Amino acid sequence: MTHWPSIVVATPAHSGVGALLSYRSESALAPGTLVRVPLGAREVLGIVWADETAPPEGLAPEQARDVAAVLDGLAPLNGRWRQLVQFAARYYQRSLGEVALAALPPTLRDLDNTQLARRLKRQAKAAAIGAAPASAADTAPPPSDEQAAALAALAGADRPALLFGATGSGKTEVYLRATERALAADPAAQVLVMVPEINLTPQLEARFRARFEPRHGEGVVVAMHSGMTPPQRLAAWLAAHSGSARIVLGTRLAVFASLPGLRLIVVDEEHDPSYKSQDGARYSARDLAVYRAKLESEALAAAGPDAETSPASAPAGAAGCQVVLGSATPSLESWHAAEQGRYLRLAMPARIGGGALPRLRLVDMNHQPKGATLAPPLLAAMQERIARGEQCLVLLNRRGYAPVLACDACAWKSQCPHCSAFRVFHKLDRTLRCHHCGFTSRVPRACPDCGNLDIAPIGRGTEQIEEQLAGLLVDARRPDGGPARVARMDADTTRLKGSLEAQLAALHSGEVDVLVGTQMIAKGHDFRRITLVASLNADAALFASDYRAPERLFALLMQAGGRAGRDARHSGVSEMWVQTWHPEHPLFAALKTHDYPAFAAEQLAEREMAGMPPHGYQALLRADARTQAAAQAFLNGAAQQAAGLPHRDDVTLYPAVPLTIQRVANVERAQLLVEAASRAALQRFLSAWQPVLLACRTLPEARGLVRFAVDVDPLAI
Ligand SMILES: Nc1ncnc2c1ncn2[C@@H]1O[C@H](COP(=O)(O)OP(=O)(O)OP(=O)(O)O)[C@@H](O)[C@H]1O
Ligand SMILES: [Zn+2]
Repeated sequence: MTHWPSIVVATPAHSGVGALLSYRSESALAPGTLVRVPLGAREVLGIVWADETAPPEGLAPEQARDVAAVLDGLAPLNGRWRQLVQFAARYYQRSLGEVALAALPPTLRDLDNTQLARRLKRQAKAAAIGAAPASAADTAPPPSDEQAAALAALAGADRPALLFGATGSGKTEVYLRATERALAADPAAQVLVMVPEINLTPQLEARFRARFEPRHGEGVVVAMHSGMTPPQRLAAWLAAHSGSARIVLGTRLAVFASLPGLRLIVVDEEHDPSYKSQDGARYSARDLAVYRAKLESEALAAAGPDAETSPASAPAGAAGCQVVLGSATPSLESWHAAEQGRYLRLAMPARIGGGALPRLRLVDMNHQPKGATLAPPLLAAMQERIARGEQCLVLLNRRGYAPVLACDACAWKSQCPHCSAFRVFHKLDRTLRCHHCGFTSRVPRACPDCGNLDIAPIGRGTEQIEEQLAGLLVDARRPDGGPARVARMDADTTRLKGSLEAQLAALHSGEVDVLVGTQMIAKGHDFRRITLVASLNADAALFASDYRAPERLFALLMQAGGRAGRDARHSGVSEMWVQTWHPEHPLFAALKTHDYPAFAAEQLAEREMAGMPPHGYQALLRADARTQAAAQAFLNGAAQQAAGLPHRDDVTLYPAVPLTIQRVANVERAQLLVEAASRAALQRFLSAWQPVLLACRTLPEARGLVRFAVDVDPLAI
């Protein structure tokens, strides 16, 4: 009998081609089966979405093309996975084909059956070797009382859990034990652990391997992030899909991993903005994790009484798939959900070993010598630490040597010719680099406009602070009499493979005394000998127009401070120094007492008054065009043509505005804000608006439009 499967193929975001195409097949194909199908002149990877026994209306049987091949070495992607990508596509206003195919490892798209069979064989062989237990076992410490209480509460949780644990309270140990419990409960169970950034994976991966490889064999943990080579990513994906990997550690893209036995999802540092994708489908991996756990739980509940424990006796959550969001500074969205009881809050306020959180020292820059980068008392405090063999962390959110290079004699500045931004001066290789478009050139010897030889850096970046500190600390001595060592860690120093690991190792071993870096150094790391953390230029965020700026700054400073005094023996002397021109700012009052709940309450009250998230719902329509006028014409046209659409009255559309950095790589950018009082209302309107947006691309006044995108639940407006 002939079948007419509808198949999802990769379609560009707004191509107008439906994502589902009908093909012909002589055999039945289960939904989720991976196939290769002809598309135009090419042959592409597709996913069977539904099997039909009759051709769809309007398709003449002779027009239909045959499925070219079935990748029958792979089990079909299950229904929950398909529901997840379908939901993500709908919610974030993208095509199903784009989201579904982007969720698969890139290499898989290009493999034919023979190549795939070869990979699978290699994989099976590796798994067989890997089954031998690894040797380096770690011994799980007995859980602290708080950890034990959190784990007990989690066992019975019937809702997403918010693990609100102070920095150094041992959240990772809770994740490890919850994972252990999930794996023990079911021989097919799998666990997904997400971290915001690649640089957090090595340490976490080491801990998970040490804990689980001795018992479960070498292939039990796999990593999934964009820093892996395509073959590594494919191997990890296949291991997860086949069930041979029981634990997947990854960044946001791992939320789409195929995990047929998924029973637990951990989202570590859940407040981190990196969980929100900033291009393509602008999904929030944290929000999708919560949704995914719900889907999995519903499917398990529907599967019914074949579960080992009877639903009546087991706590509601235990038989489902749990999700744990962990942070010392939760996102206001998650905090609000916990306040409302939609999430279960598990609090771990104390640090392991009973150590104190670092004391806040605000340095009023109004009272410091003019032009000082580092206030003298801060420098003295650092020297003291070095002499005692302790380490310091210096945080500055700007890489490079100086953000701008300028001529003294004329108005020349290191403007990027392609962007409305300055090129950053990098001293090490004497380049001017645009951090937006990548445009790089040699530093000119003289001013390109007037020939003046005096061109000077304005402002400071990490490279300069590293240089200055090395000079300022030239007389500082370590306990062994040796000179103090200053190092830097940012996106520039960690670009090469292995360099990040090497730099972290140098810090852990005590080789480095002072580490200068961007926010990269503030997150998640378990440094043991740091007793002083300094933030040099936090002020910009205090008065930023972005309403989320205070939330982000508070989190960053709490997290950065959290790197200090993690060893209870030093915690009594640990300090967080913040240089500011506005020491009276209320944000610092909450920071001083480490009072996240107070800060959150105040912020949530402000947001409620303003109808801002989580007390309101937003989406952005963004447009890139050759001219700013075309970008805005498209946006405003789309707004006008929304008149009369169903649900139009449930949303507020604001006029189009240019982005703060208006031009990047010669493309003009603008956006239009959409607000609604409920998520459902926003979603209903966006769905109705989608066809209008497609039509508005051809407005005569929008000629020059390059692309548009909808950003649902945007992080910055
Ligand atoms: N029950 C325990 N007994 C002894 N040591 C523990 C225990 N639990 C955790 N630790 C240790 O405490 C330290 C801090 O734990 P961890 O890194 O998990 O903190 P965290 O809550 O994730 O902090 P952050 O949010 O700052 O990343 C680690 O060195 C860890 O090995
Ligand atoms: Zn540029």
